[in-house]
Amino acid sequence: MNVDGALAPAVESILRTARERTPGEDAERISVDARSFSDALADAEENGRVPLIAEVKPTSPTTNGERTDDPVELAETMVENGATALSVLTEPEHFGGSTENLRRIREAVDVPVLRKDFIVREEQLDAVAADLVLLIVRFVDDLEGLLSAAEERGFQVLVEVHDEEELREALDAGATIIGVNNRDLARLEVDLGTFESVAPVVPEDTTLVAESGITTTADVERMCDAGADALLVGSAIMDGDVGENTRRLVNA
Ligand SMILES: O=P(O)(O)OC[C@@H](O)[C@@H](O)c1c[nH]c2ccccc12
Repeated sequence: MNVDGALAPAVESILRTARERTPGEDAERISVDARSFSDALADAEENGRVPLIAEVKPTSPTTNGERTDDPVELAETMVENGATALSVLTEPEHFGGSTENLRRIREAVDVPVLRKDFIVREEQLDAVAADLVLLIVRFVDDLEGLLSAAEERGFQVLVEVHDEEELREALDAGATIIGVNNRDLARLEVDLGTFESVAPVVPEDTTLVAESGITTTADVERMCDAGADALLVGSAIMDGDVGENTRRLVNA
């Protein structure tokens, strides 16, 4: 874990909460029958669609206002318009998410669903079923341990990195699906060059996801040209007409 560099106050606050054991935390160990992410990607390729992970994110530390329409309807619209997979925020305080949203959405669609949250302890994994969970290298102390704990429960794991050093950590821990976050967690600023600088050193057999800051069809092309196997898009889809936004990116 890298401790250098300050984190944005919102991120600090989320982490503080994530590290505490909350009363009533589900003690029963979950076992999930995950929908295959790699099959979903192969399907997108076969159908000539951009492999898009569309994110249900009602708000965020960098968003003005909160989207209050039914997250299940938004999710269904994303899938109807060609999203390959979904990402659902479950962090309530700063992203307006909930595990209940995830549960309902996963029931309503048949594509793989990623649980987007700040998981730092094994117990958090048992909160709700998902097909994939996110682990952020910078925040996890024992990455190898948490990665296997997630895989033992049946989850596929998206391991998020921001630079080459974190990429090394992810690979050493056994990650096979890696996301490069274009947003830095200190200033919350986006630079698509982040993906472009890390992607060339990622081994060929890794599934590589470009995350954050992808807005235009030109951005999609740029990330695909740089080697992205999938693209994770939140704000640009959540802002305005979700169906139209998804369609535009899927057909880029
Ligand atoms: O809204 P954007 O810029 O399209 O970004 C989506 C996604 O990458 C972003 O929500 C994200 C990436 N990593 C995270 C970790 C926690 C919470 C959120 C995120």
